[in-house]
Amino acid sequence: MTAPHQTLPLNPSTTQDSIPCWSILGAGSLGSLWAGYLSLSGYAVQLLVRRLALSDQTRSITPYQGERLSYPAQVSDIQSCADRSIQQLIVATKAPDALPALNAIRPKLADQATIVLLQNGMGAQQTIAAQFEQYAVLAACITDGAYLENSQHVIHAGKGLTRIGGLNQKGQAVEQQIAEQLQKTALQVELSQPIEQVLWNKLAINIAINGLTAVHQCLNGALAEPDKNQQVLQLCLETEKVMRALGLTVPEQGLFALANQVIAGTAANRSSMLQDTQKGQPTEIEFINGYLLRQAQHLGIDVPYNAALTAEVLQRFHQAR
Ligand SMILES: NC(=O)C1=CN([C@@H]2O[C@H](COP(=O)(O)OP(=O)(O)OC[C@H]3O[C@@H](n4cnc5c(N)ncnc54)[C@H](OP(=O)(O)O)[C@@H]3O)[C@@H](O)[C@H]2O)C=CC1
Ligand SMILES: CC(C)(CO)C(=O)C(=O)O
Repeated sequence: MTAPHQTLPLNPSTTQDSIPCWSILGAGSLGSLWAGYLSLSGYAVQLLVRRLALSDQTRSITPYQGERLSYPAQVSDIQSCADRSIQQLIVATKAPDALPALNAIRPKLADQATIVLLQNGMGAQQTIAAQFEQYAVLAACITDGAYLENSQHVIHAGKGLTRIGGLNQKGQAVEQQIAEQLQKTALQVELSQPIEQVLWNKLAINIAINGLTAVHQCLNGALAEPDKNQQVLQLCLETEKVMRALGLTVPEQGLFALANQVIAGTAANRSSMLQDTQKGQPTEIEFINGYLLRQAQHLGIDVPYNAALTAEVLQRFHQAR
């Protein structure tokens, strides 16, 4: 049953002048989730989309275990956004789209702009931090689950944690202030440094689970079956080798034990990569197993399981592109 539709007013204690504005690039699941929560907490929110639809201005969210709420958000196409007007930008595209989307919006960034990256995986964040070094660049590692019921309504399906930290010096200079803004929303947000280690810990889990669920077209829980679990083990051993060679800390219980905990805890999940393949969308494989592979090649470490898995996902699901 659909809960009654309510509208929450902007926080009356904030004035038009003092409301920080957030621009969100990409109005998919996570972009809409953050737009909803930021907007309901009194921030001015601008959602930036590629193609504007008439229905776009009406937006709603079902908060985690809550009731459906409407939220005010201005939806604009990128072209109509004024040059140098964006002060605080959240990039909520998939990993392969993040750099092209940011390049398209570059002229719209204010000189002192802050950029917060929400992508899964690794690689996009590092490239962007290097190519946008004059801006404050931060990365977030997110364990919430959200999906769009339709283009205007987002469901917060799984309550998680957002760890955030600056990727470059300018990002680190503002990370506290950005985390405090986000902590005023219903999202659970923690400042975490070094953020690279946090991103790697999540990457390691995605390396173990996502690609395999795509090639086997199975739920996360099926990876506990002995034949598939052997593949999880090999992927984890290769990841540990690369992490150690990079001077990163491998979680104390070992990646295989950790991956099996996540597999058990998310047994009924369709991983994000399985969902991408089922929707016929490009996957984030190049930013997950593919990223590990590139790091390993650089270090001269052999990672045959990750190499084979990356090749199989690319060959089976990216061929038509
Ligand atoms: N959803 C979730 O629960 C979670 C997602 N993540 C990660 O967050 C990231 C975003 O995921 P998610 O929200 O699910 O993805 P979605 O596919 O739902 O949303 C991505 C959005 O980006 C938009 N987009 C792509 N390129 C551009 C562009 N050039 N300009 C403007 N918009 C653009 C797409 O627009 P269009 O419709 O026009 O294609 C789409 O609406 C991924 O890296 C994902 O792994 C992490 C944790 C949880
Ligand atoms: C942890 C996991 C594998 C949960 O499904 C995930 O992050 C994803 O699907 O991308």
